[in-house]
Amino acid sequence: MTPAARLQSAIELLDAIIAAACDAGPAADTVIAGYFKARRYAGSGDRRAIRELVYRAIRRAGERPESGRAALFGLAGEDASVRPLFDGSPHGPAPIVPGEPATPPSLAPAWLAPKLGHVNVAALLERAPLDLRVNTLKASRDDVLDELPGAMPTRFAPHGARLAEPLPIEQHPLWRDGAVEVQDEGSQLIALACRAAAGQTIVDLCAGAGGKTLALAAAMGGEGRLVACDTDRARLSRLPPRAERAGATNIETRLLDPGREAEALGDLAGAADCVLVDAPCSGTGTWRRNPEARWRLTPDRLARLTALQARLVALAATLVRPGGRLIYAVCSLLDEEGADRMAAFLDAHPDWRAGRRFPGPGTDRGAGVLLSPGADGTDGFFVASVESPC
Ligand SMILES: C[S@@+](CC[C@H](N)C(=O)[O-])C[C@H]1O[C@@H](n2cnc3c(N)ncnc32)[C@H](O)[C@@H]1O
Repeated sequence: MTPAARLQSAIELLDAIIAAACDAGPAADTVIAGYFKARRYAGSGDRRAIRELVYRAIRRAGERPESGRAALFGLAGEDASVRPLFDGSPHGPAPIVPGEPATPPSLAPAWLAPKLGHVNVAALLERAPLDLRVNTLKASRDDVLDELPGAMPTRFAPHGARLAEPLPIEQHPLWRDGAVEVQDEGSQLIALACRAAAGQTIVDLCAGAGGKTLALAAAMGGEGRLVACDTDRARLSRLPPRAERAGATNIETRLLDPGREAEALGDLAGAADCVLVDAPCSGTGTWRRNPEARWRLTPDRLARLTALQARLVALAATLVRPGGRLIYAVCSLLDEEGADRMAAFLDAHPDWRAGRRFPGPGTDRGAGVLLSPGADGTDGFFVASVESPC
């Protein structure tokens, strides 16, 4: 493909990504994968170059661009090599006409920016590293570091390895044998905040496909009861094969009915040593992996998420045994979803108290801790531990 044809492809892809963001459609990575599947003629160099253009245009646009063309014309204002590619050649984009709109550079949507004043937002838009969690049921971190040249121990998480270069890890024997999982260091730290131990009863209320459940199972050494719940059948169904690969035998999955979660959890009322609520959230802490997520969030959606978070944390509290712990986490850096949520919980539950902070990284925020790419080199999270009265 000519450089101009690559630019035209990037414009088309951005149009599709913008439309997906408006209609709650698939993430940018999924849109890009589908686009190339239908265009086998694009070689690996073409794909890399197009992807690079697309992500550069996404990262520099805090507000949703009006079109892919406006997004790339905006990028052309900062990169002199892009502008000449609007050349009207057979597969290239039409020449720029005077007065054509260009998306201005910004880090975050105007309505969200003031809510992120306490965060280094630019760091949220840098490239994310690839972190692995070593599954201690199957291997030690030293074994894994020996087999992955250039991998380094993560700074804070004791079972983490950070890769020097991206790697198709799912083709590696270490992954196929269940010795490693892909998991950001921040997620590993949240699972560690649960202080899971053999013999405990732990509920992972929003388990998804089980990223943190598997870390909890490893910390429990396969002994005790670990109940993984979610309302999303497709996500939860990905957990059993992952658990099998990891050699985790003490996980029970429970599909919940939205709005009727408590009915499926009656037998666990007051029974859990620890309940993890890794709540659905805006994902502002993971913009470096999904920068187009900035275009999806609206004030209405944020309000719906905080209401759901409040409901889930109140439900989780009913499952904790006297003297047990509730760990609340969101991959968001917004106080509405983090510190404010926990403050509201503690107001409504005056006999509960803030629990132990995990040692090491993070910045104290209300009753919890913020992890962030700028300060800690992890994805962004808020995490708090609260303890029920004895
Ligand atoms: C942040 S994700 C969880 C990620 C997962 N813990 C991990 O480590 O990979 C939040 C999850 O909450 C689930 N969820 C949404 N509404 C829920 C509800 N009412 N009850 C339980 N889970 C819910 C979503 O389906 C989603 O999988």
